[in-house]
Amino acid sequence: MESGPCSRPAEPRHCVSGRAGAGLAFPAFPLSAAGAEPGSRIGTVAAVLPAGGCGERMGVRTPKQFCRVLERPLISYTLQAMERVCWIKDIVVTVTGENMEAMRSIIQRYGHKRISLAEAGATRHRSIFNGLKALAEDQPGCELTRPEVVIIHDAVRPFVEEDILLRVVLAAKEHGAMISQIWLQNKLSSIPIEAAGAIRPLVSTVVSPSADGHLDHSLDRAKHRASEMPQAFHFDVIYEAYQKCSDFDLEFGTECLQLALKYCHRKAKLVEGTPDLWKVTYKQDLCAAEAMIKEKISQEICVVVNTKDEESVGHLLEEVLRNELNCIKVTSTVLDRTSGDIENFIDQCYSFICVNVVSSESRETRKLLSILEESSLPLLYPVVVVLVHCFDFTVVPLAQKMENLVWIRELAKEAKGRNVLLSGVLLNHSQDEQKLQESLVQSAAIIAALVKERNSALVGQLLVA
Ligand SMILES: Nc1ccn([C@@H]2O[C@H](COP(=O)(O)OP(=O)(O)OP(=O)(O)O)[C@@H](O)[C@H]2O)c(=O)n1
Ligand SMILES: O=C(CO)[C@H](O)[C@H](O)COP(=O)(O)O
Repeated sequence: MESGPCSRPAEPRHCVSGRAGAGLAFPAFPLSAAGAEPGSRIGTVAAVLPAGGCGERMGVRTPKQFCRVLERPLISYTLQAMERVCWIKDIVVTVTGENMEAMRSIIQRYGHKRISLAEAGATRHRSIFNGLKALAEDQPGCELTRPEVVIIHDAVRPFVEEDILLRVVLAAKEHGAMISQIWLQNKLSSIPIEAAGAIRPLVSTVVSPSADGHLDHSLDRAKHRASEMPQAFHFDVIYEAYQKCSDFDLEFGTECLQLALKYCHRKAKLVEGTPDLWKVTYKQDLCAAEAMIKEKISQEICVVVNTKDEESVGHLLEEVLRNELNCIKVTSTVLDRTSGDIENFIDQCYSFICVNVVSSESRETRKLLSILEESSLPLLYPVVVVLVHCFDFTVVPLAQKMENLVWIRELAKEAKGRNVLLSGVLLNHSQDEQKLQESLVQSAAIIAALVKERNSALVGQLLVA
């Protein structure tokens, strides 16, 4: 077992719930959503992420957790989602020996924090067991703390949110605490709950085939649920269950909650999960994951204008963008030669529209590009930058303007290497009110497509609105 090296934070400013890695438990936040008493505290929480599979059902050579989604390995998204949750102290990822080096370089490149690596096993259960052993403090040289609660989450479920993690942890913890108290008083003869897992309604009906391939019986869909991840357990309970379980369980079992029930008599609380908890399994799931990530990072665009003039075409474009793209949040800033300081508002926005109103120089855009280069945004997701040039098509011929702007290709090529997708839009700043309006609306449509698609084939292109 080893600690992952870290050189820079993946998302230093975006810790969801407080001090990163504090390890102390509980945040003063959505406890009410989870139905817990305010101020409730639990001990340390750790997570085990099995990532030692070969992804047979995906049918590609690369194990699916290392497949690239928007140029970044899938597992990096899951790690990002877990490490954003500040009250998870340690994250143990189990990886096969042959992928250990690749995993280490992913941790290094994307600056993942609080990650330790353990050797995966031949089956998912064996991998999880190895992760738990790494946390149990009974391994020589182990530097991890034995947690009170452990979350188990598949490395190939990248969209896990803090809310569901909190709900399963609290369900395992709160029910465990409450019921074992009653248990101690000998007032309860039922099974204590110290485990919880996310569930979803079944999409298809489950049928049981007979040996000759005919329908034997079907299950009542309304009475059954799909078991998803994350799941949470009192560490001692699940560790004991894994220590007691049979080789058959380790080889063929698929349900950790079942192990807690069978070997430790802990009945899991089932918690309704969100639809995005599904497990990336088949090739098309990678496309679905990519579409979901694109949608997530296209919720906001920032319009950067190089004039303070409120009447300028830049501000008109901003207005049209607001009206036409009403599902996208539009923020704006002014970037001029003296006070062009945009570091302050670069935060979680991955799309920038740079409107060149006063000249066709690229000074401001170059400044924006260098600020982006220094930030961690393009490391995590491709950032779209659209350079809008405003001029009257009847005064300057299009061909001439395009020739003048040929430098955008070189600039875009450089930026592409840093995961910034730069393209240009030519806006007809016509004196004719109607023509101007048409070009503004067309520009908004092109910008929306560039932002939503993040299509690298359009990098360096000049598009005419
Ligand atoms: N020996 C194994 C097998 C699976 N897993 C992990 O368990 C999670 C869920 O398993 P699954 O979706 O079945 O992954 P694979 O076994 O890789 O896929 P397949 O069954 O298609 O081969 C994945 O993160 C996978 O990497 C693991 O850690 N060790
Ligand atoms: O379904 C599950 C819920 O318990 C597990 O997440 C797990 O993914 C099942 O593993 P496998 O696909 O390898 O059988």
